[in-house]
Amino acid sequence: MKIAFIGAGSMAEAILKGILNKEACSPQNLWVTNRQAQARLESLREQYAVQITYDLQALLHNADMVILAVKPKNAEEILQQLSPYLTKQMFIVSVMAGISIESISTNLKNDYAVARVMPNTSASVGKSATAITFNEFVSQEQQQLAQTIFKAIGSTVIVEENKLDAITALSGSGPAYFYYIVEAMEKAAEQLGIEKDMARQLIIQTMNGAIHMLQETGKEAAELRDNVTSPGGTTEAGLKVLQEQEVAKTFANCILAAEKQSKKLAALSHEQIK
Ligand SMILES: NC(=O)C1=CN([C@@H]2O[C@H](COP(=O)(O)OP(=O)(O)OC[C@H]3O[C@@H](n4cnc5c(N)ncnc54)[C@H](O)[C@@H]3O)[C@@H](O)[C@H]2O)C=CC1
Ligand SMILES: O=C(O)[C@@H]1CCC=N1
Repeated sequence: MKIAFIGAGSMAEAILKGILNKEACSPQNLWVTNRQAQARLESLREQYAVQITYDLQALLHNADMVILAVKPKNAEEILQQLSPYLTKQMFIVSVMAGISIESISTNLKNDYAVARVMPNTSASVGKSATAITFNEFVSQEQQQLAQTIFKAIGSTVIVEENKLDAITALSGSGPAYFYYIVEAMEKAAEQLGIEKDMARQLIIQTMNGAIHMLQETGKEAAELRDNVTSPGGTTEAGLKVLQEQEVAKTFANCILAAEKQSKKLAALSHEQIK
């Protein structure tokens, strides 16, 4: 099986690293291109032994799956560039935020099998939460292939396309929200005089433990939070500040804003493409 990556940024690298870690495809069959940054392509070849090229014909020759991993603003340009080299049996898989299957198909001017996928960067350690949607031209075999590839980088859910903007906001962007919390906790630890490496270790293990509690107990987050919060204790004092500052509401607004932006990217791509 041959997979061609269009775009060699952080998402493409996260996916290809996950695929290689799970040996879901051999590096000889993973082909990658980008716009112009040759040094970046060479470093991917050195690190992962993947094939690199700027020759679109060579890149796409006999490709089973073509993964579109360029920024949404480059969608129109890339679809037009690829169009002459695509054949009907190729399976087009887009990870571009906000770009609808309809926009992709319209621009490719043909009834290709297309999947729209929303992974996240935890793919590079095999822990992506990936949502997938297919158009009507995707065969059972291709659906299976998509599941195999994206299960190699974490967990998958199959969804209706109209859920993808919300999922992009929730789990596509999601890792960034958690990193933001870690940054804030690290700053607080510094203010309190806790040595940096130790603070990092304590924070990571605390998050890891909380995640395992959620997974293994199956309890609601609110109940687990209650279990930490002794009346008149430290947690209560800390959480009071979060409540006063309406952090939960701010968080919800953060995710709603991300969803709105995903819809905006879709609208922009429609304008460009039509
Ligand atoms: N970074 C993330 O956490 C996630 C990103 N995505 C989506 O993945 C896509 C890629 O995101 P990143 O990897 O973060 O972006 P990036 O900016 O790191 O990489 C984009 C890549 O596209 C290449 N490119 C641009 N125009 C090109 C062209 N005409 N021909 C060939 N290559 C071209 C660039 O050279 C670069 O290698 C985006 O559409 C984004 O919405 C989806 C889920 C999560
Ligand atoms: O920020 C973005 O647009 C991409 C999509 C999801 C995560 N990163």
